Amino acid sequence: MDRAVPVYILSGFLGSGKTTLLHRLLQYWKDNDMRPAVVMNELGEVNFDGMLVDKSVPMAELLGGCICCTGSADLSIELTTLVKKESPDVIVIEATGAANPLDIIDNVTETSLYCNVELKGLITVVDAAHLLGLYREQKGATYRLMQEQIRSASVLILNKTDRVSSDETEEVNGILRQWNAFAEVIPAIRCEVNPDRLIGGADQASLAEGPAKADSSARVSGEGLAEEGEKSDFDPKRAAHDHVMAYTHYFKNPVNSVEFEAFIKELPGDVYRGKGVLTFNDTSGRFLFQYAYRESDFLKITPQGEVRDVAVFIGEHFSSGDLRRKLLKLEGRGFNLPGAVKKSL
Ligand SMILES: Nc1nc2c(ncn2[C@@H]2O[C@H](COP(=O)(O)OP(=O)(O)OP(=O)(O)O)[C@@H](O)[C@H]2O)c(=O)[nH]1
Repeated sequence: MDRAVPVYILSGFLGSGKTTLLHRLLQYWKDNDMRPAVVMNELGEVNFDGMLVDKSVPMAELLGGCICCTGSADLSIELTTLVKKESPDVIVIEATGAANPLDIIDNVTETSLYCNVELKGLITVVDAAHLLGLYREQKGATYRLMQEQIRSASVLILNKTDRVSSDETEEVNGILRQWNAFAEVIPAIRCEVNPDRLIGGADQASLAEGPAKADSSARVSGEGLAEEGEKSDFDPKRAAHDHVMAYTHYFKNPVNSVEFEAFIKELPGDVYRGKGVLTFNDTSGRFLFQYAYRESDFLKITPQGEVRDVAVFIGEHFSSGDLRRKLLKLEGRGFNLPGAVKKSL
């Protein structure tokens, strides 16, 4: 029998740096003459992250919801098809930021019963500043989901350390150790880590044992698993999805770049992630924009094939109507056209 195709899951909350890491890993495998394949799962209807992946990399897309919501069948079908059609040397699954990785572990291990794949590691990327903020508040569904993502990991990347002080990096490191004593913690900026160390670490760690043991210690120490007065029988599936929503806006007209940047600056705190492809009426070319926790990036791109101007905003309980009105105004359009709102992803 052929060697099983190793599978790695990339987990981490929205905007923590999973796609940044994906690009590094793909480059590393290609430099080593390996053929990687990707399963990309997005909450929105559009795979912006996939647009930047080299077309030679086989990619399966699961859009418009979490793998755990759409059911195990979809992921199993995509994995099986990739293995049969593309014969990859390795497969990476990039989960959505709202996904509970335990469900994906279940799906992959189930698939390995009838398809020649083997789950090798679960790499969770953590936004240092975001986790620290939530840890200090010790509440909220996002906080509990992050805990679950951290506990399930076989390797942890403590990313965005440029956004915290060295003392704070130490503090977050301690939190990660407390929640998951088994995974190696690798501090990083823009996920700049030695992939050998990363994949080696992921291979060595035990996916079955690590999370379960760390889990029990965190539960005993009561590290914010339940807010005061809240039921303590934590249901990760509910916590993962019930509070997250996405609004997709399809643009008909180009917008002014300065006005759009002002709009981004004024986004409510409940919108923690934005991505899109835009045409501006005051600059040439098209741009991929990224927004995560008050930081935004604009990258000039030439999309392959037909790609509409579209933006997705992801967050908790924000007013999609308000965003729509503002964006329509930027476009110089009326207010009566509905966008696509998806609740409870
Ligand atoms: N300041 C800072 N920004 C970073 C770092 N790593 C990634 N970013 C930026 O953070 C934004 C989100 O990064 P992604 O890699 O797309 O995050 P993601 O986890 O794939 O996001 P989702 O797919 O939406 O969950 C991008 O604008 C990145 O350029 C870092 O270490 N420091």
